[in-house]
Amino acid sequence: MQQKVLVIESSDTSLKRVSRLVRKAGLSPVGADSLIQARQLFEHSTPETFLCAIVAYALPDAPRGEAIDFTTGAFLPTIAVTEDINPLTRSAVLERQVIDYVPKENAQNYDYLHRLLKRLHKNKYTGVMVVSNDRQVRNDMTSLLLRHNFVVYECTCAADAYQLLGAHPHIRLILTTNTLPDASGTQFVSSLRKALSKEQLGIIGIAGAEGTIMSAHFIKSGANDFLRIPYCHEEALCRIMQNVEYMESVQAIREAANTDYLTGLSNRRHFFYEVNLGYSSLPTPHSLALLDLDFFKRINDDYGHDAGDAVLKAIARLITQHFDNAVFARFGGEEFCVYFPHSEAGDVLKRLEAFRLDVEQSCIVHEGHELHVTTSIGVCSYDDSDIDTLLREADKRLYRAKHLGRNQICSSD
Ligand SMILES: Nc1nc2c(ncn2[C@@H]2O[C@H](COP(=O)(O)OP(=O)(O)OP(=O)(O)O)[C@@H](O)[C@H]2O)c(=O)[nH]1
Repeated sequence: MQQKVLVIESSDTSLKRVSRLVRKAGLSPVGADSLIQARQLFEHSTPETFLCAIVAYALPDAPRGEAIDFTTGAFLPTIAVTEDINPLTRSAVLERQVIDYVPKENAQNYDYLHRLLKRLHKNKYTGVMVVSNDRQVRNDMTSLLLRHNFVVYECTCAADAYQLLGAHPHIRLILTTNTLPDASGTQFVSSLRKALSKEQLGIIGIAGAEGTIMSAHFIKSGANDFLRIPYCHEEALCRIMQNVEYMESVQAIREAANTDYLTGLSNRRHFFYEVNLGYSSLPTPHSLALLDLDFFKRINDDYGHDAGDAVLKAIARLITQHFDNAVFARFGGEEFCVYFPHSEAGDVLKRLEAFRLDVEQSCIVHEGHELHVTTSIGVCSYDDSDIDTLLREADKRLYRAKHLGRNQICSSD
C-alpha cells in the first residue's frame, strides 16, 4: 500500500505542486488547506497512517507556525515550507524540531523536497550508529537522525560499536567523535576500514575543539567525511544524506554490473566471482549443470521477442525456486548455469530432474497465448575437478542431451 503524506498548504498552486512531487516519489498526498481541516483529517487517522507531513509555515488560521506545532506534537515527521529563507523564519522553524525546511523561492528547492521525500521512505530501512561518550553529542545527533526516520543505534565506546555492527548488518553509516574510552576515534575508524570499505560502511568523524587538523586525521584514517562541532543542522543533514546516497549509488551500479537485466539473475561474470570468492578450496562433493531451453528460437519466431522474454523470466523464477543453496546465473541467451557446492551427485540429479519436469509441465501465459518449453541439461560431478573443467564437461554433456533428442539430462560422457 502506498504511504500517505499530509500536505497542509493554503495556496492552491503550492498544494498542487507539492502533491505532484509527493506522487512522483511514489507516495500518496492527502491535502488540507488550513489547520482546522488538518485537525479534522487527523481525527480519523493515526500518526502511523502518514510517512510525514509537509506544512506551510504561515496559514490564514495558523500565521506563526501553529500548524507545524500541531504535526510535530502528533509525532509526525514534518517538513516545513517557508516563503523565504530569512534568519528569523529559519530559527523559528528549526526550533520546532522539523526534519528540514524548504523555501518556496526557487524550483531547485522543490527538487530537494522530492529527494527528501524519497530519502524519508528509504531511511526506514537504513541503520545509523552514533558512537560518542559525550551525551550531548549523542542526544543532538540521535534526535536529528530519528526525525529523518533512520533506525538509530547509540553507544559510548568502540567495543560496543563493533558488537552492534555485527548484530545489525543494516547499519550503513557511523558517526563517531574522537575521544572514546577504549580507543581514539581515528584508531576506531582505521580498524573498521580493515574490514569494510567506504562503499560498504560510511563513516563521518565528528571533530570537536581540535578543529581542522582533526578533520584531516579522520579523513586520512579512512572516514568518508567529517563534521565540526558546532555544526549547523543543514550541514549535518546534507553530509549525512550525501554519504548515504553515495553508498546507495555504488550499490546500485554494482548490482547493475552483476545482474542480468532481463531475469534479475546473476550474470556470467558475477557467477565466477561468487564461486571463486565463496570457496577457496573445492566444496566437494560438488556438481555443475548447464541448462538450455529447447527450440527457443521458435517461441521468438512464432509469438515475438516479448513472448521469448516472458519465457526466460518464468524459467529464471523456476530456477530460483528449485535451486536454493546453489549458485546460479543466466549465462546468456537461453542458457543458465547452476553450481551445487557440498552436494551429492545423486541428490543433484534428483533436483535437476524435478526442475526439468516442472519446466515441461509449466504453462507460461503471455498476451493470451499459452507457451510451453522444455530444457536440456548437461551435468558434471567430478570431485577432483575445478569449476572450469566441470563447465567444459557439462557443456559437452548438454550437447549430447540435445543430440539425443532434447528435454533430458545427460550426466555421463
Ligand atoms: N526473446 C529473447 N530471445 C533471445 C534472447 N537472447 C537470445 N535469444 C534468442 O534465443 C534464440 C536461440 O536460438 P538457438 O541458439 O538456435 O537455439 P534454440 O532455438 O533454443 O535451439 P536448441 O538450443 O538447439 O534447442 C535465438 O533466436 C536468439 O535470438 C533474449 O534475451 N530474449
